Amino acid sequence: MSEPGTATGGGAGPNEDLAVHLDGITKRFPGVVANDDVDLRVERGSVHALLGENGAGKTTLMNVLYGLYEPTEGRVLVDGEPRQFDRPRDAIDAGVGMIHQHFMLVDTMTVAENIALGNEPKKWGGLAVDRDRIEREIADLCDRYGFSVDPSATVGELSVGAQQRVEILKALYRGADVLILDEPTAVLTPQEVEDLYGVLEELTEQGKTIIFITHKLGEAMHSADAITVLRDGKSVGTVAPATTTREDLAELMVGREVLLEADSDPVETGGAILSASNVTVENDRGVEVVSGIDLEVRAGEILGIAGVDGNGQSELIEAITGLRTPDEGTVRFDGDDVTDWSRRRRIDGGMAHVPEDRHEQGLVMPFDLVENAVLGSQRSPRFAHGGRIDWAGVRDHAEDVIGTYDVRPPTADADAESFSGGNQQKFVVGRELERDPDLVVATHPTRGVDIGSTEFIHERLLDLRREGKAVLLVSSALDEVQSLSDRLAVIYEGEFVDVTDPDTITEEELGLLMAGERPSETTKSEASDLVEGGDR
Ligand SMILES: Nc1ncnc2c1ncn2[C@@H]1O[C@H](COP(=O)(O)OP(=O)(O)OP(=O)(O)O)[C@@H](O)[C@H]1O
Repeated sequence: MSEPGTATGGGAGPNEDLAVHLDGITKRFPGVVANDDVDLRVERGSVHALLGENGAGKTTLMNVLYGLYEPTEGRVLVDGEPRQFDRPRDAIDAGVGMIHQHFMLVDTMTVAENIALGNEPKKWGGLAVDRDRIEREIADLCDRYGFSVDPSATVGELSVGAQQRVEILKALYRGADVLILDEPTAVLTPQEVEDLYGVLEELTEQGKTIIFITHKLGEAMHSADAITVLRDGKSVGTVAPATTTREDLAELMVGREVLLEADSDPVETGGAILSASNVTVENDRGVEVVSGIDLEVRAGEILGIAGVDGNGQSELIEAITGLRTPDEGTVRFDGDDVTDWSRRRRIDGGMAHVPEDRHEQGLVMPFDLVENAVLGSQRSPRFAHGGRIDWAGVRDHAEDVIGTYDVRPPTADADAESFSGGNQQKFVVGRELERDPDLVVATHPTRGVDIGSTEFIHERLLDLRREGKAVLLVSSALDEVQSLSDRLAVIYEGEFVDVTDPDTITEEELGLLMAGERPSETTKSEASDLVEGGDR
């Protein structure tokens, strides 16, 4: 690998051009060195990406800068001045704002109310003049940075991308000059990602400094002026995108060469393992969100579902995995009509499910990984003997998953909540894929997972397919569904607008289908052959 160019200056003394300088930061937790003598220099008016594998220490380092953690050693300098931040309020007062991955907005309140929340001394509604002033100030901010956000709109009715802009506005309203964004694209659609890049450009043009956490190489290469790579808590280099390649960056991040494309060889398919016909689901408010979907997944194939979040894929998967009963239609699994079967019965029957939300459906956060390893299998003969759980067996299983899926730190005794997001995800994926299932239903299996582990999870999914298992894969990561799937269904407003061959469709065409564009008649007739699982 060629030696990457250095993007930001070296030198030991204070540097006025640096908006942020983290100088020799070490942060220790009991038994873990999360940051080990990290030096980070961020130039004013730049976009600086912090890239690293799961558990590399990115979030911890930013939490130090934002006053959530006190460093064990080292100094935080903002605008060349050493600072001590005992709480986020101190960081905000010094002009540092943070936009978390899980937005901290109240859905039922307006944009202006959310922005004012916690920042205005008067109770909202107490003084009409405050409301006017605040809305005016927010509108001014929107004008200045070219944001199209209506201050009087209710937050819950906004798209995810717009909600993220509200979070950015909130930080700007509080006077942030440095904005830290934690994996800002994880929840965005491809179009929203493009919009975000535009926002970042506008902000830096106006002198703001951006630090964003990511483990996506493409994203760092595309939008950052400088990229600092963390590995095992240490900074292993700062590079400029122009002087490096994706491959070099991947190697710097992971410490070994990484395959950037999953290779899916043709596999002979067998009979249908899962079939759904005319599945129709109404959501909790009685609105039809899945409208008569038919699908079939055969042994030895991966059927991908691509779509912008919120187009019915979550409810479809819930109907398939037993988290909800469809209002119409049938689901058949391994020859049985399972439409009315409980989730547990489906799991016992050989269905594995990597859920969309690891917090809500995948893990019990205050439980350790041994307890989490048995979730869903408490009554299976593998772990339950004579009505009692074989805890020694469960522990072995937890340790196997931890080892195989490289969960870090490799301990089964820590509570799920003490692991980084990506490591939690690896554990859930490992637990589900190692159930020896006939069918894997995997929703965003690599969300929040770094490149090395993503490669491993992709390989495991392809192994399962080679072993003749069926895989239903839902993902908003287009490269993932495209490279892994044998057939690709595009969902829009509760219907499949197309079922296509992922090898022949371009990413642009896929983007258009996901936005609701219907395929041309010829493509459609070719596609209908594929709905029934025709050979490729
Ligand atoms: N509050 C905590 N208590 C104990 N250990 C922690 C705590 N917070 C983080 N760690 C540990 O510190 C290390 C770094 O975690 P951190 O969340 O900073 O990683 P990350 O690079 O942001 O990972 P990811 O991409 O998965 O979010 C991990 O080993 C994690 O388990």
